[in-house]
Amino acid sequence: MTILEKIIAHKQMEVDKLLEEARLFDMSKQPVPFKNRVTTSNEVQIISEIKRSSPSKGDIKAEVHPVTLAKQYEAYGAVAISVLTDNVFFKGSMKDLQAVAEVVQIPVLCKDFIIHTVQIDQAKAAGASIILLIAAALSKQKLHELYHYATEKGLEVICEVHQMEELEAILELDPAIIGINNRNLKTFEVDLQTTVKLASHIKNKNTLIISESGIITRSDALLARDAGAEALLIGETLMRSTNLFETYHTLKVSKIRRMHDAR
Ligand SMILES: O=C(O)c1ccccc1NCC(=O)[C@H](O)[C@H](O)COP(=O)(O)O
Repeated sequence: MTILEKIIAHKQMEVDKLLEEARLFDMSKQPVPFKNRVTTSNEVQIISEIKRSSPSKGDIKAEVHPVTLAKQYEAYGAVAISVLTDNVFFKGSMKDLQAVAEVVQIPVLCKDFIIHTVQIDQAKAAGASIILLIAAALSKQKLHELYHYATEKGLEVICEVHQMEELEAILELDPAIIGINNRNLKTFEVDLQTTVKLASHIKNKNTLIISESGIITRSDALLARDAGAEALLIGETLMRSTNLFETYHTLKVSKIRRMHDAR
Protein backbone atom coordinates (compact mmCIF):
# COMPACT_ATOMS: atom_id res chain seq x y z
CA MET A 1 0.00 0.00 0.00
CA THR A 2 1.40 3.46 -0.88
CA ILE A 3 1.26 6.25 1.70
CA LEU A 4 -1.44 7.97 -0.35
CA GLU A 5 -3.57 4.80 -0.28
CA LYS A 6 -3.06 4.57 3.50
CA ILE A 7 -4.07 8.22 3.95
CA ILE A 8 -7.18 7.78 1.79
CA ALA A 9 -8.19 4.59 3.62
CA HIS A 10 -7.97 6.51 6.88
CA LYS A 11 -9.88 9.46 5.41
CA GLN A 12 -12.70 7.12 4.48
CA MET A 13 -13.02 6.15 8.15
CA GLU A 14 -13.03 9.82 9.18
CA VAL A 15 -15.71 10.59 6.60
CA ASP A 16 -17.84 7.66 7.78
CA LYS A 17 -17.61 8.99 11.32
CA LEU A 18 -18.52 12.53 10.23
CA LEU A 19 -21.55 11.20 8.34
CA GLU A 20 -22.57 9.05 11.29
CA GLU A 21 -22.45 12.10 13.58
CA ALA A 22 -24.69 13.90 11.04
CA ARG A 23 -23.33 17.25 12.21
CA LEU A 24 -24.78 20.40 10.77
CA PHE A 25 -22.15 22.82 9.52
CA ASP A 26 -22.62 26.57 9.43
CA MET A 27 -22.13 27.42 5.76
CA SER A 28 -22.76 31.15 6.09
CA LYS A 29 -19.12 32.31 6.30
CA GLN A 30 -18.09 34.50 3.38
CA PRO A 31 -14.91 33.18 1.68
CA VAL A 32 -11.99 35.59 1.15
CA PRO A 33 -11.09 35.93 -2.57
CA PHE A 34 -7.83 34.25 -3.57
CA LYS A 35 -7.12 33.90 -7.30
CA ASN A 36 -7.63 37.55 -8.07
CA ARG A 37 -5.09 38.56 -5.42
CA VAL A 38 -2.51 36.42 -7.15
CA THR A 39 -3.21 37.29 -10.76
CA THR A 40 -3.30 41.04 -10.16
CA SER A 41 0.04 41.07 -8.35
CA ASN A 42 3.39 41.89 -9.96
CA GLU A 43 5.10 39.28 -7.83
CA VAL A 44 4.92 35.51 -7.73
CA GLN A 45 2.90 35.00 -4.58
CA ILE A 46 3.62 32.64 -1.71
CA ILE A 47 0.99 30.42 -0.14
CA SER A 48 2.57 29.71 3.22
CA GLU A 49 1.91 26.40 4.88
CA ILE A 50 1.50 25.41 8.49
CA LYS A 51 3.00 21.92 8.47
CA ARG A 52 3.73 20.37 11.83
CA SER A 53 4.82 17.01 10.53
CA SER A 54 4.73 14.98 7.32
CA PRO A 55 4.94 11.38 6.19
CA SER A 56 8.15 12.08 4.26
CA LYS A 57 9.99 14.12 6.91
CA GLY A 58 8.41 13.17 10.24
CA ASP A 59 8.14 16.02 12.73
CA ILE A 60 9.08 19.40 11.28
CA LYS A 61 7.77 21.63 14.07
CA ALA A 62 5.08 19.59 15.78
CA GLU A 63 4.60 22.03 18.67
CA VAL A 64 4.22 25.14 16.52
CA HIS A 65 1.63 27.73 17.57
CA PRO A 66 -0.42 28.07 14.36
CA VAL A 67 -1.96 31.45 15.20
CA THR A 68 1.41 33.09 15.94
CA LEU A 69 2.96 31.65 12.81
CA ALA A 70 -0.02 32.55 10.62
CA LYS A 71 0.16 36.17 11.79
CA GLN A 72 3.86 36.23 10.94
CA TYR A 73 3.21 34.73 7.51
CA GLU A 74 0.57 37.38 6.86
CA ALA A 75 2.83 40.18 8.04
CA TYR A 76 5.64 39.03 5.75
CA GLY A 77 3.35 39.05 2.71
CA ALA A 78 1.84 35.58 2.31
CA VAL A 79 -1.06 35.68 -0.15
CA ALA A 80 -2.82 32.82 1.65
CA ILE A 81 -2.19 30.39 4.46
CA SER A 82 -2.32 26.66 3.86
CA VAL A 83 -3.21 24.65 6.94
CA LEU A 84 -2.64 20.91 6.90
CA THR A 85 -5.70 19.65 8.74
CA ASP A 86 -4.99 15.93 8.64
CA ASN A 87 -4.21 14.69 12.13
CA VAL A 88 -2.97 11.14 11.74
CA PHE A 89 -0.27 11.74 9.12
CA PHE A 90 0.47 15.48 9.53
CA LYS A 91 -0.46 16.24 13.16
CA GLY A 92 -2.72 19.08 12.01
CA SER A 93 -6.39 19.65 12.76
CA MET A 94 -9.49 21.54 11.72
CA LYS A 95 -9.02 23.43 15.01
CA ASP A 96 -5.70 24.74 13.66
CA LEU A 97 -7.47 25.98 10.55
CA GLN A 98 -10.31 27.57 12.47
CA ALA A 99 -7.92 29.36 14.83
CA VAL A 100 -5.89 30.68 11.89
CA ALA A 101 -8.94 31.77 9.87
CA GLU A 102 -10.16 33.76 12.85
CA VAL A 103 -7.04 35.92 13.06
CA VAL A 104 -5.91 36.53 9.47
CA GLN A 105 -7.47 38.65 6.73
CA ILE A 106 -6.02 36.57 3.90
CA PRO A 107 -7.65 33.39 2.52
CA VAL A 108 -6.99 30.06 4.20
CA LEU A 109 -6.53 26.83 2.29
CA CYS A 110 -7.79 23.60 3.82
CA LYS A 111 -4.91 21.27 2.89
CA ASP A 112 -6.38 17.84 3.33
CA PHE A 113 -7.32 14.75 1.39
CA ILE A 114 -10.89 15.51 0.39
CA ILE A 115 -12.95 12.58 -0.84
CA HIS A 116 -16.48 13.59 0.22
CA THR A 117 -18.68 16.69 0.22
CA VAL A 118 -19.04 16.56 4.00
CA GLN A 119 -15.33 17.48 4.31
CA ILE A 120 -15.97 20.52 2.11
CA ASP A 121 -18.80 21.62 4.41
CA GLN A 122 -16.56 21.09 7.42
CA ALA A 123 -13.72 23.10 5.86
CA LYS A 124 -16.00 25.99 4.91
CA ALA A 125 -17.57 26.08 8.36
CA ALA A 126 -14.08 26.23 9.90
CA GLY A 127 -13.26 29.28 7.78
CA ALA A 128 -11.52 27.91 4.70
CA SER A 129 -11.81 29.95 1.52
CA ILE A 130 -9.91 27.46 -0.65
CA ILE A 131 -9.90 23.68 -0.74
CA LEU A 132 -7.56 21.22 -2.42
CA LEU A 133 -8.66 18.34 -4.61
CA ILE A 134 -5.92 15.83 -5.37
CA ALA A 135 -6.38 14.14 -8.74
CA ALA A 136 -4.23 11.18 -7.67
CA ALA A 137 -6.70 10.43 -4.87
CA LEU A 138 -9.96 10.71 -6.81
CA SER A 139 -11.72 9.16 -9.78
CA LYS A 140 -12.45 11.61 -12.58
CA GLN A 141 -16.15 11.50 -11.76
CA LYS A 142 -15.56 12.19 -8.05
CA LEU A 143 -13.12 14.99 -8.84
CA HIS A 144 -15.68 16.70 -11.06
CA GLU A 145 -18.47 16.22 -8.50
CA LEU A 146 -16.43 17.67 -5.62
CA TYR A 147 -15.14 20.52 -7.77
CA HIS A 148 -18.64 21.64 -8.70
CA TYR A 149 -19.90 21.19 -5.15
CA ALA A 150 -17.13 23.36 -3.69
CA THR A 151 -17.43 26.12 -6.29
CA GLU A 152 -21.20 26.21 -5.77
CA LYS A 153 -20.48 26.83 -2.09
CA GLY A 154 -18.36 29.83 -3.08
CA LEU A 155 -15.01 28.19 -2.35
CA GLU A 156 -12.02 28.33 -4.67
CA VAL A 157 -10.49 25.01 -5.60
CA ILE A 158 -6.88 24.07 -6.25
CA CYS A 159 -6.92 21.00 -8.48
CA GLU A 160 -3.66 19.23 -7.73
CA VAL A 161 -1.83 17.12 -10.29
CA HIS A 162 1.50 15.37 -10.44
CA GLN A 163 1.27 13.38 -13.66
CA MET A 164 0.12 13.93 -17.23
CA GLU A 165 -2.89 11.58 -16.95
CA GLU A 166 -4.08 13.52 -13.88
CA LEU A 167 -3.67 16.80 -15.73
CA GLU A 168 -5.70 15.46 -18.66
CA ALA A 169 -8.49 14.45 -16.28
CA ILE A 170 -8.69 17.89 -14.67
CA LEU A 171 -8.29 19.89 -17.89
CA GLU A 172 -11.75 18.61 -18.87
CA LEU A 173 -13.05 20.77 -16.03
CA ASP A 174 -11.15 23.81 -17.31
CA PRO A 175 -10.43 24.65 -13.67
CA ALA A 176 -9.58 28.17 -12.56
CA ILE A 177 -6.58 27.00 -10.53
CA ILE A 178 -4.18 24.11 -11.04
CA GLY A 179 -1.60 23.12 -8.44
CA ILE A 180 1.32 21.15 -9.80
CA ASN A 181 2.76 19.11 -6.97
CA ASN A 182 6.47 18.50 -7.47
CA ARG A 183 6.24 15.73 -4.87
CA ASN A 184 5.14 12.28 -5.93
CA LEU A 185 2.72 11.44 -3.13
CA LYS A 186 3.37 7.72 -3.60
CA THR A 187 7.18 7.73 -3.54
CA PHE A 188 7.91 11.16 -1.89
CA GLU A 189 10.34 11.95 -4.69
CA VAL A 190 10.50 15.70 -5.34
CA ASP A 191 11.37 17.10 -8.77
CA LEU A 192 10.72 20.70 -9.78
CA GLN A 193 10.85 19.66 -13.41
CA THR A 194 7.31 18.36 -12.79
CA THR A 195 6.13 21.99 -12.83
CA VAL A 196 8.13 22.70 -15.98
CA LYS A 197 6.76 19.63 -17.76
CA LEU A 198 3.10 19.87 -16.79
CA ALA A 199 2.75 23.67 -16.97
CA SER A 200 3.69 23.55 -20.66
CA HIS A 201 0.47 21.59 -21.30
CA ILE A 202 -1.81 24.16 -19.65
CA LYS A 203 -2.83 26.32 -22.58
CA ASN A 204 -5.58 28.44 -21.02
CA LYS A 205 -3.85 31.68 -20.02
CA ASN A 206 -6.57 32.38 -17.46
CA THR A 207 -5.69 29.26 -15.49
CA LEU A 208 -3.69 30.11 -12.40
CA ILE A 209 -0.75 27.74 -12.00
CA ILE A 210 0.67 27.05 -8.56
CA SER A 211 3.91 25.16 -8.07
CA GLU A 212 3.78 23.07 -4.89
CA SER A 213 6.43 21.37 -2.76
CA GLY A 214 10.20 21.29 -2.66
CA ILE A 215 10.75 25.03 -3.08
CA ILE A 216 13.83 25.88 -1.05
CA THR A 217 15.95 28.40 -2.92
CA ARG A 218 15.46 31.52 -5.04
CA SER A 219 16.53 29.45 -8.05
CA ASP A 220 13.62 27.11 -7.35
CA ALA A 221 11.23 30.06 -7.24
CA LEU A 222 12.63 31.43 -10.50
CA LEU A 223 12.42 28.02 -12.17
CA ALA A 224 8.74 27.70 -11.20
CA ARG A 225 8.07 31.30 -12.28
CA ASP A 226 9.72 30.75 -15.67
CA ALA A 227 7.60 27.63 -16.13
CA GLY A 228 4.45 29.74 -15.69
CA ALA A 229 3.67 29.50 -11.99
CA GLU A 230 2.16 32.66 -10.50
CA ALA A 231 2.17 31.27 -6.97
CA LEU A 232 4.25 28.88 -4.89
CA LEU A 233 2.99 26.65 -2.12
CA ILE A 234 5.75 26.39 0.45
CA GLY A 235 5.74 24.40 3.66
CA GLU A 236 8.93 22.97 5.06
CA THR A 237 11.24 25.80 3.99
CA LEU A 238 9.13 28.33 5.89
CA MET A 239 8.56 26.01 8.85
CA ARG A 240 12.31 25.53 9.30
CA SER A 241 13.23 29.17 8.67
CA THR A 242 14.92 30.96 11.55
CA ASN A 243 14.52 34.31 9.80
CA LEU A 244 11.19 34.56 8.00
CA PHE A 245 11.86 38.11 6.81
CA GLU A 246 14.96 36.95 4.97
CA THR A 247 13.34 33.76 3.69
CA TYR A 248 10.42 35.69 2.17
CA HIS A 249 12.82 38.22 0.69
CA THR A 250 14.79 35.39 -0.93
CA LEU A 251 11.79 33.50 -2.27
CA LYS A 252 9.66 36.43 -3.46
CA VAL A 253 10.36 36.95 -7.14
CA SER A 254 8.93 39.36 -9.66
CA LYS A 255 6.60 37.96 -12.31
CA ILE A 256 8.66 39.83 -14.86
CA ARG A 257 11.92 38.22 -15.83
CA ARG A 258 14.91 40.48 -15.23
CA MET A 259 18.54 40.26 -16.44
CA HIS A 260 19.97 39.51 -12.99
CA ASP A 261 17.46 36.71 -12.50
CA ALA A 262 19.78 34.28 -14.30
CA ARG A 263 19.76 31.07 -12.30
O1 LIG B 1 4.88 16.33 2.53
C1 LIG B 1 4.68 15.11 2.53
O2 LIG B 1 5.46 14.28 3.02
C2 LIG B 1 3.44 14.55 1.92
C3 LIG B 1 3.28 13.17 1.85
C4 LIG B 1 2.13 12.61 1.31
C5 LIG B 1 1.13 13.42 0.86
C6 LIG B 1 1.27 14.81 0.90
C7 LIG B 1 2.41 15.36 1.43
N1 LIG B 1 2.57 16.73 1.52
C8 LIG B 1 1.56 17.67 1.20
C9 LIG B 1 2.09 18.74 0.32
O3 LIG B 1 1.75 18.74 -0.82
C10 LIG B 1 3.05 19.73 0.90
O4 LIG B 1 2.82 19.90 2.25
C11 LIG B 1 3.07 21.12 0.27
O5 LIG B 1 3.03 21.11 -1.10
C12 LIG B 1 4.34 21.86 0.76
O6 LIG B 1 5.47 21.11 0.44
P1 LIG B 1 6.91 21.48 1.04
O7 LIG B 1 7.17 22.92 0.71
O8 LIG B 1 7.86 20.58 0.34
O9 LIG B 1 6.85 21.26 2.50
